[in-house]
Amino acid sequence: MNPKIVARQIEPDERIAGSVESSASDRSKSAAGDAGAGMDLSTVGTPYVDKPKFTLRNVDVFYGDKQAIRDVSLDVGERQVTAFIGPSGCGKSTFLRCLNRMNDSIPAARISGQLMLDGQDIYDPKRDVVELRARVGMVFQKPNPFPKSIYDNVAYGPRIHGLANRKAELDEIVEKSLRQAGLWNEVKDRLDATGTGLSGGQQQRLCIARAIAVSPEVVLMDEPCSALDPIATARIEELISELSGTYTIVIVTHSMQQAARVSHRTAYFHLGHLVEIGETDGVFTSPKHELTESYITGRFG
Ligand SMILES: Nc1ncnc2c1ncn2[C@@H]1O[C@H](COP(=O)(O)OP(=O)(O)OP(=O)(O)O)[C@@H](O)[C@H]1O
Repeated sequence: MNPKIVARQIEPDERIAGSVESSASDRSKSAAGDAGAGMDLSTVGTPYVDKPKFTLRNVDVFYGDKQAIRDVSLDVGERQVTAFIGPSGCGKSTFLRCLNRMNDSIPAARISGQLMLDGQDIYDPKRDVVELRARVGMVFQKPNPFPKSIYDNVAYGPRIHGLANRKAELDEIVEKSLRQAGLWNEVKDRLDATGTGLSGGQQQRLCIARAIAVSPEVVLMDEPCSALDPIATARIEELISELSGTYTIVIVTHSMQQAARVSHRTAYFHLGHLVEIGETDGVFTSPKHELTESYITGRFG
């Protein structure tokens, strides 16, 4: 994490800059493609770490005939925040979804390579996918609370996984999760109110509380702030930093400022290749690959 960047407050116009970035990304898709054409896209940097939570080797992902991820190898460090960045369509979300088998629900998706969580094969046919997703939770781009009460949103996972024997235990899990998600003080007097009635930022924190209520080891976040205003974004970023001591976090983001503020390591993807990975500070201050430099200096979306 870059302390200089972390210490900086979010500027009021940053969200606007972010949305310009997103809309510009569509216009510059071909520019990004052209940028990679004919270049060596093999990985530079430090893909492996001393204490990996995930060890991912030679991963390919296809949607039908189309290859979205090309021979990607990296480790995700335990209790670190790893950011995936890169131009639109480069495969960040596809790769993230491999980590808890969310791509299983896409019939055309085919994954090969070695994907291990704590040394065990994520894609072992004998693996219980429900148990995997309890260990590797996910927070999506758009806050998606269930149309239930705030309490029931958080209690849902612990109930189905049988984590509480008594109501008092469930109450405790709900309170602890809402506290960890920084939402308890705002909702403690209205736990019976519907989760969908909260503000966007509160809904996203509720989704984070729901994800952590089952005591996952990993939380995957796919652009968790893209639907939020700058203040709600700042709250989520603070939360990510707080949670990183307890959980392994992998975040896909279009905001390079966000990656720089919240992550320990950053992986830059381009046209399905992992082009560069390393300590966030190094990737942003002295990128090793020309494409990384072009991307972080805004030469394409
Ligand atoms: N369900 C799907 N079926 C077919 N192709 C898909 C599917 N999901 C993604 N793709 C394709 O795979 C490639 C990688 O997409 P992916 O969404 O992973 O990229 P991304 O880097 O997360 O993009 P963005 O930043 O725009 O969200 C793209 O070409 C996309 O069109």
